[in-house]
Amino acid sequence: MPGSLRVRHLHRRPISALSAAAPLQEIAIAVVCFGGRVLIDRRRPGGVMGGLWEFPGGKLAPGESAAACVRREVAEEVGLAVRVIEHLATLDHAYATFSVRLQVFLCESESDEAQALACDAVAWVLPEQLGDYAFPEANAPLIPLVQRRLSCP
Ligand SMILES: Nc1nc2c([nH]c(=O)n2[C@H]2C[C@H](O)[C@@H](COP(=O)(O)OP(=O)(O)OP(=O)(O)O)O2)c(=O)[nH]1
Ligand SMILES: [Mg+2]
Repeated sequence: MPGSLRVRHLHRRPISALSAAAPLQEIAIAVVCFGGRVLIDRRRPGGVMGGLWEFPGGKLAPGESAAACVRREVAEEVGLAVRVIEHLATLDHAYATFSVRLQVFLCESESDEAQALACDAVAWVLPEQLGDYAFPEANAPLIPLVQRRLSCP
């Protein structure tokens, strides 16, 4: 019967085809430096990846450049005006139900007065301390990259 054939066909779809169809989120994040320390923030509990530490940032608005997005997100989430120094990396990562492309920017702040405006907590940490915090999976390659970049100015 044609109906049951269609159902069987759906069940046979390989897992890889399902993940390929997962939505891709374009994200810009900031490694904000001040006085030799780096700013991280903790995501609010309950939401996506709640309780994990991250670099401030978020989704690109339609038509927005990644550099403009990162400045806007840092201002909204932690209340800092930052200067973008350079593009550090592009990281692609597939989570179970969606994928992210993280555009990572090295930024500098003229102040350490970060506030937890749209997050649970903020912390200024030494680059060598980054490994002590639980970050989202996508960030794994980024931690050594930031440590190398910041110890060799
Ligand atoms: N900000 C940030 N997001 C990260 C990092 N690593 C990582 O996998 N992500 C993921 C978590 C989210 O799925 C996505 C970022 O989205 P977000 O939740 O920060 O988005 P947003 O600030 O625009 O917030 P909203 O308006 O959607 O509430 O990227 C990171 O270091 N920083
Ligand atoms: Mg965000």
